[in-house]
Amino acid sequence: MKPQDTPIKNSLISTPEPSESKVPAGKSVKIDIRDLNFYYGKSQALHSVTLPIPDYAVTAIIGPSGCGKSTLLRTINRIYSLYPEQRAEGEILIDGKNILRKADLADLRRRVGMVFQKPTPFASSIRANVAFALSYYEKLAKWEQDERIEQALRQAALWDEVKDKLNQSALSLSGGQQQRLCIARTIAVRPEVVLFDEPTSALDPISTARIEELLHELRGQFTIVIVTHNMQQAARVSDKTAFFHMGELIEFDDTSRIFTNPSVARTQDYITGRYG
Ligand SMILES: Nc1ncnc2c1ncn2[C@@H]1O[C@H](COP(=O)(O)OP(=O)(O)OP(=O)(O)O)[C@@H](O)[C@H]1O
Repeated sequence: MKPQDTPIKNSLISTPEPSESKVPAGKSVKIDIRDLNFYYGKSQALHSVTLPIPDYAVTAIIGPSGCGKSTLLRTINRIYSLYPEQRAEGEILIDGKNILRKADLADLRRRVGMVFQKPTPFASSIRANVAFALSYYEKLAKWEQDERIEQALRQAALWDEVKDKLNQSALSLSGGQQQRLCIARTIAVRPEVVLFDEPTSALDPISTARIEELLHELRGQFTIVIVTHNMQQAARVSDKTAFFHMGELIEFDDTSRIFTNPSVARTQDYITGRYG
């Protein structure tokens, strides 16, 4: 915490250090990020981040542009390993195992799915989009695959809209439907964690509302981490919120508290629109 992060409340109320931030009652820590530093070549993008992400809850990552939100998300499934000049130091324990040290990356990416900002369906049928992900990880009989496709499309609240046109091109769907298809594709392989990187920023308000409803429905089934620029969205969809600034975790707490009664002045300035 920096000197400018003096508590904004009286001294009887303690300012939580990020490392002692709480997990909601009854939830355990699914992803335990400890003292994480991240580098793009020589440039450091994350500084000593310690963040316990709870199981079966939605955790929002907020902060001004360039503060390291996407970088943090990219460490959790180690997508950054595709780029030799990028490296992470510290620990990210998923169910107690440090995935930065030793991990089967294909297995990790099945367990930790990711949905991107822009819907990115493959130029194939709706069915094939979901089937491709499934067959990459599992050998299923045709009937079983069909069942899993239906289940994933139902979970992604898309089934009713596509059940009669599964063989049509995914590119014939609207942007919002394409994003729900990408969510179906991600959850079809039964991940434990789903990372959402600004999943609605390319969508209209109605499609955005659908995705937000969907996040509510999925929260009990997966551990969800969402990066969003939209503070109203973070307030609506998440249980916990982490506020980042210049690569540092400034504050992590219950979402209701971050948006009504934050402990740190920089968080207050950001949520009240004083910068960002
Ligand atoms: N491929 C890269 N190479 C070098 N530096 C990068 C790269 N990607 C991101 N950075 C830098 O790392 C820092 C964090 O970037 P990041 O994309 O994680 O921020 P962000 O909070 O997600 O921003 P935004 O809200 O604008 O998407 C920034 O200073 C950015 O310039």
